[in-house]
Amino acid sequence: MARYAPEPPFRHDRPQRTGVLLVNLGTPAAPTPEAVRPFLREFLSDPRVIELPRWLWQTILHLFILPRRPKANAQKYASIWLDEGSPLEVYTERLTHALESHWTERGREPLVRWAMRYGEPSVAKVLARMKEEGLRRLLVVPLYPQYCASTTASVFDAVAAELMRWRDVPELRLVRHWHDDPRYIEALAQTLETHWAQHGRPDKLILSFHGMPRRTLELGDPYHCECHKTARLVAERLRLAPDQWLVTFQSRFGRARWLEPYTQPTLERLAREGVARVDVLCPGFATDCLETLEEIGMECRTAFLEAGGKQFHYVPCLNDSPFWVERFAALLEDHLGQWPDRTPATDEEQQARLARAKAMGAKQ
Ligand SMILES: C=CC1=C(C)c2cc3[nH]c(cc4nc(cc5[nH]c(cc1n2)c(C)c5CCC(=O)O)C(CCC(=O)O)=C4C)c(C)c3C=C
Ligand SMILES: [Fe+2]
Ligand SMILES: [Fe+2]
Repeated sequence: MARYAPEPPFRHDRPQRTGVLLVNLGTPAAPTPEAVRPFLREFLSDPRVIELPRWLWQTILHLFILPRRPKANAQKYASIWLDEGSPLEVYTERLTHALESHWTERGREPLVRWAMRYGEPSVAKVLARMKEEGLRRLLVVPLYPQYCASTTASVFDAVAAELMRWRDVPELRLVRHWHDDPRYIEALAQTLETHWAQHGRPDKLILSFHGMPRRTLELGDPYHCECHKTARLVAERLRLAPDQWLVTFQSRFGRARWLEPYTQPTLERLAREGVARVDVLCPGFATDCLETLEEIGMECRTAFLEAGGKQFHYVPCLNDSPFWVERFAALLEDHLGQWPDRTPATDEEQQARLARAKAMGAKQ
């Protein structure tokens, strides 16, 4: 089997570009069981996501999960679907364009593209397109503020799997996380302060992060610690007293023990204890999606109110808010460092060598 993909060779006669690739989790193409099933199959077959022996998990997945979950899930997706598509995709695209415009207005010209780890547009396809555009230096930006093997490292896997097929690989850098970057903390604080200026303050602020199996913490994944650090820094910045805020973990999947406390049971307990108003922010999600809009904004809201709570405010993710885009661009510029956005075609000597090779009829 040929090691390299049957693609045109790298175009040394073109300007060479720096690329910024934003990668989000992925989402179904439509809110239907037919579209949700292949998305879930791909997502839940990633060994970074489910750490069970392959034969065992594939049996469970095909016998118990794929026959039922897509149908129930499609209804949930339908309840949050936007005219332009799935919120996760719509906000990821808007964030990408906002960054691109931000840089264009300042005379910079990196290629700014987005891809999905699961589903479309895939990392492989977007990278192949960027290669055609002259990609020479690549900044990979998994859209997860906190590092987690299931998310961040899985994006790394997808990028590496594609680059393994290239003869001529680009310079490469991965943005590992930004959980404690002052610009991210400030943007989160600002989103809360803006909400509170309009609606007053809650009795309790809940900072809800996506859950993970508890075992991954015991195995050394830094995710849990990074979530807590983000939350502590936000609380410090807002001068919140210890009893005014709480970290919880949402979106539990399966029967194993996950990171605790769980978001929904905590909200129900607070309501029973007489907490009248909660505000929930999900700092671990770069963009709004099913897990924030439906699970928090709808399911958790209902659970809190039914348990006796009086007011539930869901505070949206940073998405493409201008005050975040500006700070995120600066954060990414730190990672781009001295890389130029565009450099002239490869030097004459290299071009002469390629011309000689061609003249000798060498296959590239
Ligand atoms: C074992 C399963 C899962 C792990 C581990 C997991 C980690 C994890 N996920 C996100 C971010 C998102 N997850 C989303 C949806 C989603 N997540 C799981 C399962 C695990 N996630 C499932 C099965 C689903 C699909 C919906 C459902 O069936 O409940 C999404 C939203 C996608 C969308 O289309 O809107 C995001 C985003 C993180 C950050 C994370 C680990 C830190
Ligand atoms: Fe998830
Ligand atoms: Fe969920």
